[in-house]
Amino acid sequence: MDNPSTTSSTPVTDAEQAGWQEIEEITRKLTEEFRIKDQTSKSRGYEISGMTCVLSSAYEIPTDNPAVLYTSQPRGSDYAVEFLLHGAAAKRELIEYPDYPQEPYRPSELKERPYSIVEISGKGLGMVATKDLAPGDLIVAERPLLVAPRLLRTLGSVVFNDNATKEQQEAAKSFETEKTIRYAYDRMRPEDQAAYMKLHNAHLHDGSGPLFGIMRTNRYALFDLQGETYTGVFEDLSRINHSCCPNADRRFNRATLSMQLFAARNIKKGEQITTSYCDLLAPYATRQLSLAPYGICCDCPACLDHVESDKNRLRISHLQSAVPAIIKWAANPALPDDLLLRPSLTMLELLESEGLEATRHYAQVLYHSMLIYSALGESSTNECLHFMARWAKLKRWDAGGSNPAERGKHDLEKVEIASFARRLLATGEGAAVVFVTEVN
Ligand SMILES: C[S@@+](CC[C@H](N)C(=O)[O-])C[C@H]1O[C@@H](n2cnc3c(N)ncnc32)[C@H](O)[C@@H]1O
Repeated sequence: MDNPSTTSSTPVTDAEQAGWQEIEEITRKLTEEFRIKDQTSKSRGYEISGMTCVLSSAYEIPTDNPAVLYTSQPRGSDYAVEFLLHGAAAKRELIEYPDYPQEPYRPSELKERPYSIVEISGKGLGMVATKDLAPGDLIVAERPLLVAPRLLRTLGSVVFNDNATKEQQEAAKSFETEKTIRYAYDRMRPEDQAAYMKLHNAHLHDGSGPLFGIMRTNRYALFDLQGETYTGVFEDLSRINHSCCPNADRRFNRATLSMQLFAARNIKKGEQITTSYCDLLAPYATRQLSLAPYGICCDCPACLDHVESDKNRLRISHLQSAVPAIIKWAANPALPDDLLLRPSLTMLELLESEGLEATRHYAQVLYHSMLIYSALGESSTNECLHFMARWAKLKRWDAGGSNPAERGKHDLEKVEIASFARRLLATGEGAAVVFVTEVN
């Protein structure tokens, strides 16, 4: 393999030189592991060109812009995440995030770990609740073992010879991808490497190398950097099996670099905790296609009765914000009180019967219901507070998104909404009713 120091016009630093030596060592190890007899890529139908420098353990943002950059974040943490990033601008965007870095709730810091990882018949390992959980309860907040872009660039660009066969091209891409991940893997703590290698690999027979196979089987999309989606592989969260009616939902919190998993509905002690690997509102046939690479033939209630479920999910997928309609209805007391309430409660029932409490649509309908009851005034205070609390409990895990004041907060939250009570409007008594609820 060419050393970039001979092709690059800029001087090569000691760190870069050390980085390339490591990559050469990785190539040698992989060549042995993949049982490749001839070490030169040329004889395997391709060449590497356009090599860009890879930095080793330096924490500072480099001034140049390497194609692939490796870093452990947060700096100096004993619970750091290994990152494979596409370029220095991605690293800058990662570490300049407001309030970054903060400590996540570590699994051990949850007073009582509410789950265990056990064998699930026909599904390998899975996560099971060890106590009853209510909607909005935090199950785990975990940092990934490894983060990488969904569409990986390899360390150098692969250029195929004219006579390279399709098989050679696939093998070359796989080999170079494996090498690119291997560099990150070799930087991980030994216990994290062991945890990574223990994860399930659904790509043993499609030419993927072991590290990429495990990555493809176990990664979740986390966030975007420089317009690219980054994904993460987790020790515990990657053990959660899929369901098209999942009982848990996940949110990635950028400030703490942790994925928060919370109950989306009541989960009984001993029940399996599930999440979704695909678009839940897509029809059955599309979901099956997305799940095929995992080797999953889903047997959830929605897949077993997919004709009925497809109709329901299509209807749910058309749900839009009803807020403009609620405002118009509230301001016109001539319209019946139950005009919007009935459709809203019917939609809620439909979402629950489909097991779609983990979707944003469910939170949206809780919010609509809360607004409608608030507009119905004092006689509906209890209903309004009821929906408000349910909505707020699920929504609090959205914190860490766009509102810096909310980021990293998990404790007691206070929610207030001002009602525009339509009955008071009708009698000309004004509309100032404030509902307040506390969520813990
Ligand atoms: C991310 S892993 C989940 C944990 C995995 N069961 C294990 O043993 O580590 C994904 C793999 O779990 C299995 N799996 C997940 N959900 C499943 C389901 N609903 N039905 C059958 N197998 C499932 C498949 O083998 C899939 O490739």
